[in-house]
Amino acid sequence: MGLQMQRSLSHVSFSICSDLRRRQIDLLRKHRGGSVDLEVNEKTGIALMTLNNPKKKNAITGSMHLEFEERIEELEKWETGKGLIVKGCGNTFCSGGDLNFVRALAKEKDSDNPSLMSSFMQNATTRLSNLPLITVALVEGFAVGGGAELMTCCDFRVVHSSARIGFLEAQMGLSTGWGGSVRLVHLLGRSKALQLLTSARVISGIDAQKIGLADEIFGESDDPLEATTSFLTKYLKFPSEVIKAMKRVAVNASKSDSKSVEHLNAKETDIFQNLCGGPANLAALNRK
Ligand SMILES: CCCC(=O)SCCNC(=O)CCNC(=O)[C@H](O)C(C)(C)COP(=O)(O)OP(=O)(O)OC[C@H]1O[C@@H](n2cnc3c(N)ncnc32)[C@H](O)[C@@H]1OP(=O)(O)O
Repeated sequence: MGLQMQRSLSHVSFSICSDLRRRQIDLLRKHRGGSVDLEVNEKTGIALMTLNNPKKKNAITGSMHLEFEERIEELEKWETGKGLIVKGCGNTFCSGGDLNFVRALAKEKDSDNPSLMSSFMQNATTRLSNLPLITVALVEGFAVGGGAELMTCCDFRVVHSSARIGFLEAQMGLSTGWGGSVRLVHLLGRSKALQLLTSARVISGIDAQKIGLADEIFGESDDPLEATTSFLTKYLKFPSEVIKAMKRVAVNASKSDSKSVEHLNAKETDIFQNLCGGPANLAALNRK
């Protein structure tokens, strides 16, 4: 292909990308509420990301999608960092996508808004998975729907024994849309992943540990943040450049599957788009 032709093709693909990005941002910023907060501790090298929408059990609104990506961008640039804890505000992790937002997506029948939302969040969660930091989800209370998907994008999960974890998407007439199925199959294997995804069963922290979804359990008498920090600190004792290098090697190794994560995510988005606003989804939304 001539150089001139290559230049004009790359210009076309850049315009398509920037058009997609503009449409994603326009969609997400219309649905406001909550925040995603980041505290960085230079002394310990540990950052704390908090999903903050406690009145809705930390459901993720449109504007929180955008803030989630902004915080990840900050973390990608954090040269001296070593670790990240992702948690929810007020002793509960996250109840998934804000149902008011999901309802709005489902109602615009012929639009590609579900796909815009899903591909945005897949990209952001993949970037979180690939951060050159050791990442831990601190899970207490509820981690359901997209909340359960979010806990899978961390390297480890430290979970309260009585936490309630459930991939409720099927119950909502949906499939996963934030990369959760791909990551769950990698974590647990196809059979165990399918058991959770197709039953929408809600399991405790103890049961999550039995199937390999939780790496460490804490109980009523433990301070959740202290328990999680003490778990994470075991993996942060070497200099940050060494930890970042190890994480990069692990990320590259997990990309060496026959199909790239990007390709698998695109398939997941297509499936999500087909279900969102369909009969099963509308029936679930009408049930409250
Ligand atoms: C690709 C992403 C796909 C998705 O994530 S679809 C969304 C999947 N998530 C869900 O279906 C979870 C819906 N929520 C629930 O099942 C329950 O609220 C949950 C989390 C088990 C907690 O139960 P409870 O402790 O009994 O609390 P509750 O139901 O009274 O909730 C307290 C207030 O929070 C609200 N809330 C909870 N989850 C929400 C959500 N995802 N979106 C919007 N609002 C949500 C709930 O409506 C209630 O509000 P209010 O106090 O009645 O005004």
